[in-house]
Amino acid sequence: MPRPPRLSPDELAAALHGLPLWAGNGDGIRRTVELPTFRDAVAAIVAIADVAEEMDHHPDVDLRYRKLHLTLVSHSAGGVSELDLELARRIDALLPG
Ligand SMILES: C[C@H](O)[C@H](O)[C@H]1CNC2=NC(N)=NC(=O)C2=N1
Repeated sequence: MPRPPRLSPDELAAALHGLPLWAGNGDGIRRTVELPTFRDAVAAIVAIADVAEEMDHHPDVDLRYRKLHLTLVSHSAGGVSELDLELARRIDALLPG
């Protein structure tokens, strides 16, 4: 299946209104979340991995103790695409608000 193209700056700004926990620009969209324990944070990464594998679209993940930093970018599109927005929505459904 063809992968969607990168969003224009205006499209991205509009989309971020619907994703208030995410911020970003053409380089990627980012969310940080703090989990109760280190193990909870690792479990969150595993749950995100299941979604990423199902979508064949993978986040950049940086875990610092209980703080999980996620960056979504479509490497093949050279920017943020509809796939990143979909992955962000699915990650939000998994994580505490
Ligand atoms: C072959 C495979 O579909 C590609 O390598 C996929 C895998 N996951 C990916 N994830 C992300 N975030 N960007 C990509 O360009 C990408 N490419």
